[in-house]
Amino acid sequence: MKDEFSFISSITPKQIHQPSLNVGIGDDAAIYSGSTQYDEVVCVDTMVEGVHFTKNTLSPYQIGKKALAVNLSDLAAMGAIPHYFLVSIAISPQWTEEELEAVYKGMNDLANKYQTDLIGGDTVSTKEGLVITVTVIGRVEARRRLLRSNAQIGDTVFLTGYVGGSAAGLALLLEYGRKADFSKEEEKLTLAHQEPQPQIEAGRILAQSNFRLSLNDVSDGVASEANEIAEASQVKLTIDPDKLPYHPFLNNGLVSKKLDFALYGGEDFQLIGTVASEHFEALKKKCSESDILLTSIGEVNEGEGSVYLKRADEQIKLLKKGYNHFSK
Ligand SMILES: Nc1ncnc2c1ncn2[C@@H]1O[C@H](COP(=O)(O)OP(=O)(O)O)[C@@H](O)[C@H]1O
Ligand SMILES: Cc1ncc(C[n+]2csc(CCOP(=O)(O)OP(=O)(O)O)c2C)c(N)n1
Ligand SMILES: [Mg+2]
Ligand SMILES: [Mg+2]
Ligand SMILES: [Mg+2]
Repeated sequence: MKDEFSFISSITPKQIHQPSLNVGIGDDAAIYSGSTQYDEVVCVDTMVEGVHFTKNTLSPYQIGKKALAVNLSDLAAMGAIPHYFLVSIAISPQWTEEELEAVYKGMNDLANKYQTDLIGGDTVSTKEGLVITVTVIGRVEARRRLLRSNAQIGDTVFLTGYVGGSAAGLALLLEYGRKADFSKEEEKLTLAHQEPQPQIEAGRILAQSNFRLSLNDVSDGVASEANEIAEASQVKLTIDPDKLPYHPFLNNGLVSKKLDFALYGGEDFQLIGTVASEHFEALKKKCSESDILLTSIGEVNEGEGSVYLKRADEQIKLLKKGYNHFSK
């Protein structure tokens, strides 16, 4: 990296999508206009080299794309439409300008898909590794809240899409590296890990349904996210393992691990939530009209913030285990 200022000018977008932006990159802070019909939604997530990725698991392009995707996923879990994002990047000498260009290309490609504008950030140096922090800003119809605390007794627990694929892909990448000669099926799994698709469209369908919904995105694994809903709503979630929508390429040697991958692997970035049982079929139909799979995986019962896995003749308590930064 030659110079911080020429780097910033090289990543400044040439074109802006959002008309509500007044001041973008170039001043002390960005300015955009809000709207009374919407609530503003904002969140931030960080990706750290060695923790969230290595040069062997993600390409520079995929690092950028995923850093934005995981944040869009949190907006999706609130039913929000993304508008803006800011990027803080700490760069070590091991990273070339060419690689950093690819990181921004990955972010920009996903940003363009959702008409989301880069409006600011920060660039610093670090001694080792790459750290990317993305903040996203979006909006959702005023007072439309898809909170983790909205689950009620009698609800159906649902998931969008497939789960378990990302953890299986990560296992392959950690063992063989991203340049290995993977089969077509293995490639689907590695891509599930490397290029997760934020469920913005599903979040929007859910937000516009007008049903009471609880919602969370699957970053740390189904067990952990289900526990977050159960705790926030002070209810018991019962999950049927036979109903989990496993990634279709979890075959062969991976079959025996698929339950573990889905429950504790994480990074599928699908949405898990609950809705009154009588509304589930209508929601599923609405989703299927947009080619989004919605699967019922269990039910909400009376209880105090816990999750159980349903077996033939017993229920097993699902601990909030999964990815946890400070317990290994
Ligand atoms: N260091 C921090 N300072 C303030 N708030 C934080 C911090 N870390 C996490 N949070 C907040 O705690 C909540 C849960 O965070 P997290 O588990 O990272 O959510 P998610 O899995 O959806 O990304 C969020 O509201 C987040 O903004
Ligand atoms: C090299 C490597 N090792 C391990 C993992 C697994 N991993 C790292 S972070 C994480 C969970 C998601 O990250 P977190 O920062 O907890 O996201 P949040 O819940 O805040 O959205 C997982 C499964 C990985 N992605 N890459
Ligand atoms: Mg987070
Ligand atoms: Mg989240
Ligand atoms: Mg997150």
